[in-house]
Amino acid sequence: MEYVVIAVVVAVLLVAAVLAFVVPRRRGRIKERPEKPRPGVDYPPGVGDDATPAVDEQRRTVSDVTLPEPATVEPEVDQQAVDEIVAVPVERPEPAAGRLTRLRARLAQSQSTLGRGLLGLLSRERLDEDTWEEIEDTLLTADLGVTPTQELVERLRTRSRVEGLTDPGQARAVLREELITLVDPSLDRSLRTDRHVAENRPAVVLVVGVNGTGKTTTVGKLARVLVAEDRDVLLAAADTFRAAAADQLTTWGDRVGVPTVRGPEGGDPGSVAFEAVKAGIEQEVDTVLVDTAGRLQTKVGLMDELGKIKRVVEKHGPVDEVLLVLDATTGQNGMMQARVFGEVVDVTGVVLTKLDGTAKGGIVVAVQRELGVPVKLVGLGEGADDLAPFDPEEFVDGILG
Ligand SMILES: Nc1nc2c(ncn2[C@@H]2O[C@H](COP(=O)(O)OP(=O)(O)OP(=O)(O)O)[C@@H](O)[C@H]2O)c(=O)[nH]1
Repeated sequence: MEYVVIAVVVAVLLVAAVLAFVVPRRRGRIKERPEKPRPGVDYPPGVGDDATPAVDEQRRTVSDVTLPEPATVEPEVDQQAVDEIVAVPVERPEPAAGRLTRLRARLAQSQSTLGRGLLGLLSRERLDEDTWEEIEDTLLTADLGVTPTQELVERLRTRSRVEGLTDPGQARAVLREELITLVDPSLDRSLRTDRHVAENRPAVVLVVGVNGTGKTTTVGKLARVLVAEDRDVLLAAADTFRAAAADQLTTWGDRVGVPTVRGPEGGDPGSVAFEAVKAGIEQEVDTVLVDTAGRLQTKVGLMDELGKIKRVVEKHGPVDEVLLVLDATTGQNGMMQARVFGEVVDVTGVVLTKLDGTAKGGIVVAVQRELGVPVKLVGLGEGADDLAPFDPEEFVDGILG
């Protein structure tokens, strides 16, 4: 019996040893078997191939993916910038009345050669031919123009013969009177900017001129004059040649809370002007001010375009004012500009800018004669409120100091 038990144990041990040797080898053989080629990895996938990764491919579980740490730092807010956006401070411009009185010192400064020169000559003890010639030269140098100069000298000669001008006070009074007559106080210098109530449409002002005369600045300053009179104004940036011009105009408008209608750079300026007036009608504003691109009066194509802008705008109704902006420092060239612009767009008023930078105040008379239209506004500086309604008496007083 003992031998039987020993034999069974030996047999069991033998079977266990055989199993321990054979099974791992079989497992090893399974592992070594070459992997099935995978579409998209081992060869380009074809019809019927499974697009998903092989089932036995190792995958990342959700718990393996590292997620970003939740933000603990609050984004920084520039409170000052936010406040500025929320409440853009709207300026309260200076009223237009009496502006020329404030700006008279500028006129006196720039025109002193003319005023003092004339007074000095007229108060001489003897007004001989040489003196009259000097007076004539002084007036011509101030760009008064040949005919107005001859007229003025003739009248002064007559009055000197009749009244005698030896007293400086009297000479000043006579010169003042004659200059005012020459500048012509009878001309209607009012700006037609009132809304057409019966027709339910705004007044339209078109601002034209050659490059750099101060059109955009004038539109901006004029908007301020109107805002100071509690008018609702809308600006049209019909200068589509330069994006900077539209930006400049928008900035002027923003400062006094006036909106600006603008179009794409290089777009049709006529359609910008048309859309602006349309918006002005819809928004029931009082006045639409249209800024146009600077153009040389010699460029026929550009002058035709200006005529077209006016015609397009007039589909809404007649344009109330066409203001020609002239740079007073350009002298006689300004006269050429006045002539050609007048032919193309029927100028109704002149804005003479940069009078603070020239002694050639005589251009006021010359341009009025040339165009047959009055100077309505004068620019006397780069400041936002340095545009004044033109007043002949104030102007002459400024010249005479
Ligand atoms: N001193 C002085 N400078 C002025 C006056 N009016 C305008 N300017 C200056 O003239 C320059 C030209 O003015 P803008 O308004 O840009 O001229 P613009 O006619 O619109 O110019 P373009 O669009 O290029 O044709 C600017 O530097 C203005 O500040 C003025 O009355 N006096």
